[in-house]
Amino acid sequence: MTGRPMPDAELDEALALVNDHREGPGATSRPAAPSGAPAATPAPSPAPAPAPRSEAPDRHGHTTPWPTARARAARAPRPGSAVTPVALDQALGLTLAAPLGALTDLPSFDTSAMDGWVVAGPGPWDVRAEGILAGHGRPEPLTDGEAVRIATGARIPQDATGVLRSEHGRTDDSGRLHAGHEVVPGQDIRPRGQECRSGDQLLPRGTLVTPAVLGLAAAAGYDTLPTLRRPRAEVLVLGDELLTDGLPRDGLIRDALGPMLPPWLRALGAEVTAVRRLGDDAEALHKAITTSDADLLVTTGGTASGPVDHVHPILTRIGAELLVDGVAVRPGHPMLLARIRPDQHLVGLPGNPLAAVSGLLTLAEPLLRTLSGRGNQAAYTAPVRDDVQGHPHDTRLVPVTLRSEHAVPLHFNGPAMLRGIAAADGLVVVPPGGAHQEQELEILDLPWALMASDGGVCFT
Ligand SMILES: Nc1nc2c(c(=O)[nH]1)N[C@H]1C(S)=C(S)[C@@H](COP(=O)(O)OP(=O)(O)OC[C@H]3O[C@@H](n4cnc5c(N)ncnc54)[C@H](O)[C@@H]3O)O[C@H]1N2
Ligand code: MOO
Repeated sequence: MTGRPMPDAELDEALALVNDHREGPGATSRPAAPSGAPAATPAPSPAPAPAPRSEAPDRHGHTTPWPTARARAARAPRPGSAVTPVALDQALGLTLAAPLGALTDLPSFDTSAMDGWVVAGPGPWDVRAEGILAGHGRPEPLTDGEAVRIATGARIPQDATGVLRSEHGRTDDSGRLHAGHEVVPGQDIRPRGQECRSGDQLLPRGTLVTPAVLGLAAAAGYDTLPTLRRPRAEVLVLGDELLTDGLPRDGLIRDALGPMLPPWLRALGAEVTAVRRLGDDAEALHKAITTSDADLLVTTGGTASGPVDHVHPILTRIGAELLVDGVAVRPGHPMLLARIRPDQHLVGLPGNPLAAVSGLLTLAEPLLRTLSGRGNQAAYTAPVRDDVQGHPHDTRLVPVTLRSEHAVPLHFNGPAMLRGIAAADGLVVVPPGGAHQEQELEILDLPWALMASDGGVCFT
């Protein structure tokens, strides 16, 4: 989560704080307006809220608890092992396949930390005519009583005592240098190897390559980095009712998941090799699954038990092993995880768009994390600003914004809605039964802040 502050006026217009949402269980138990802000935008006038689906028996009667499902997804695949050396400018967002060892001492020579004079012995000093600049060869050694002009980053000559900063020294009429401050041995010298010695481990295997890692690797002498191949993901969008452009019409709706999932999967570390729109054609789905070489297949829709919900029957037909078949989480409880082959998995996302997000973060995120060779991300929490209504038995994932150190649930968090998540900083994990004001709850991050506008550079 980014924690970026949100101006009150914008919040009022763009975000509707949950106290009155209209689909599924409510998120807060009492009206809440941001302090000092205009009252929260009311949710659109509702049809009576449907009874929570909680009471409905699960289709299979064995949903997996949310934390168990995530843990199982993380354990499902073997961590990636294919190592590829990748040029530094191509390595952002990949994972280190081997520890990053220093190829040199850093700094690789004794270096001046300041502009001034490098001096030997006690002052005053005779100043050499020619100074020492950064990027030049080895300077002549100094003798006691000698000083030489030096630039930050330049090599320290042998037998130097320390560096006198320009603002602490003055030369007299005869050109001798006097110190306004004592120069103690080693003063303002960065000794060779101060940061690391050649061979020291700088970062462990499994580290995400961030801009800072690229900088460190370059400083330590790397032109390429040993990285793990990105896991390949393929998206199969199911549903005859989906349009790819224009306005919804004649009972058809726009496909919201085709545009949303590929960049999100990339943000989770995957290479998206294909997005296929298959309608509600069981044979097309069968063919797409059985001919794919992706590490992860992600289907959307067709997870429930309607007449054209083909995902379960096809998984049965191809002998896939269902590792998770329904999760005790709202929205998204029909999500599933199957092992097609030892090295190929399928995450079935429910068709309702926010339910699909829930499945993505519950199953695909931990699975891709393992495939990418990255370890568990430390969970973090934030206090909720208001009471949050829970589901009686299931975990709830609710879009939130971060405001004044608090997680504030957003309106429009129904399973079919994207309006809340599109304005959110993260999702708060509400335990069964709900949470009270100020209770610390786990936050699931959204990777937006770390994505380039072209969607190509993601490294969360
Ligand atoms: N008898 C039952 N019916 C349903 C149950 C249930 O337990 N018993 N669960 C409901 C829940 S919860 C969900 S979530 C959905 C899951 O349905 P499917 O995964 O089979 O998805 P579809 O039926 O294909 O679609 C559901 C809904 O989402 C819309 N959709 C689908 N794909 C997209 C897309 N790419 N972009 C935008 N919207 C999409 C679709 O039009 C439907 O409105 O099942 C409930 N039913
Ligand atoms: O709870 Mo579903 O999973 O409507 O979205």
